Amino acid sequence: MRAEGLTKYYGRRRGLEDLTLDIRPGEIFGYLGPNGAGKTTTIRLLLDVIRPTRGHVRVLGADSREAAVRRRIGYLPGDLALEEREPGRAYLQFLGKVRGGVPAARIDALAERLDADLSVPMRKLSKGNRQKIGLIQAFMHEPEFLILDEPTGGLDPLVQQEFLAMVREVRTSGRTVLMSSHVLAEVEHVSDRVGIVRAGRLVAVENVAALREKAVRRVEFHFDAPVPREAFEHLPGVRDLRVAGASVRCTIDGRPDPLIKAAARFTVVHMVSAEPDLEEIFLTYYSGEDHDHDRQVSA
Ligand SMILES: Nc1ncnc2c1ncn2[C@@H]1O[C@H](COP(=O)(O)OP(=O)(O)OP(=O)(O)O)[C@@H](O)[C@H]1O
Repeated sequence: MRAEGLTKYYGRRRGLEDLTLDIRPGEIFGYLGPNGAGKTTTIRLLLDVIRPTRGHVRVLGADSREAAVRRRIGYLPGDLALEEREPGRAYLQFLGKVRGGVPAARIDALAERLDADLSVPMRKLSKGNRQKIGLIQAFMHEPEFLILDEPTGGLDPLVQQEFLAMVREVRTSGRTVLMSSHVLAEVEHVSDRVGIVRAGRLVAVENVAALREKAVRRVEFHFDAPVPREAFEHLPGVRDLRVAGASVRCTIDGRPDPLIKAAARFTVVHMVSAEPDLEEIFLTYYSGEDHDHDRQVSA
């Protein structure tokens, strides 16, 4: 996928501004941003559901307006309705035929992995169970490019793990995934790279490993007895240090190793390390200087 100067205004309202991005074949790309940042707008532009105000996008080497490209894509919309009386199996079989034939056994195997009930009218299913049917239809024709808009909403943790395993298998077979989320934790364990979008602009594209090393993290230690402040002062990367009796709170920027070693000199009874939230990462990346501009073959 290659977007160049991709811009969408809804009247005077900005949806997306000047997006230039390559997603490489065989990578899992996490597309992160808060509500209203422009993720769904980007995805709809890729799928030619809406047309850009400026710029253009190529998907799987073709113009996204070409109908043949759509069949090579699997898409999970963020606002999946599935209010029909029809049970999931009939719906999926129908879609399978439209897409040129999907073996029933493949649908059943995916349903089993996700623990989806295909016999109940879809409108009677809970949000999470409908989401499973949405995932099955996105994966079942083994598309070359999977575009998943907020895929994990409503899934319980075990199903989420299975879903992430399915995403990794897509990568193993050389296919490509774009998944959006407003929570870093949902995408960081599978993504090779993440892009952060904020108020319609892509503010950073980073390798996940690099992002994790750079991100600010909140850490708390609780000890079995009061600890001296000096033991935690001047440690590399430690900021906003607060020592109160037997507890220590701070943020760390970069590797936690020096802090862990300082804490290990006392008896730790409890420890909390909060995932960095998007706002914190935005602060790290606000300047947008870390854009990844390499130009490679696009998925
Ligand atoms: N059809 C539309 N008409 C007018 N404005 C729109 C329309 N769709 C999106 N927008 C606006 O464009 C901006 C980007 O919205 P978009 O839905 O792409 O964000 P998002 O990152 O997908 O957020 P969410 O996670 O809430 O779906 C928002 O300000 C939104 O209000």
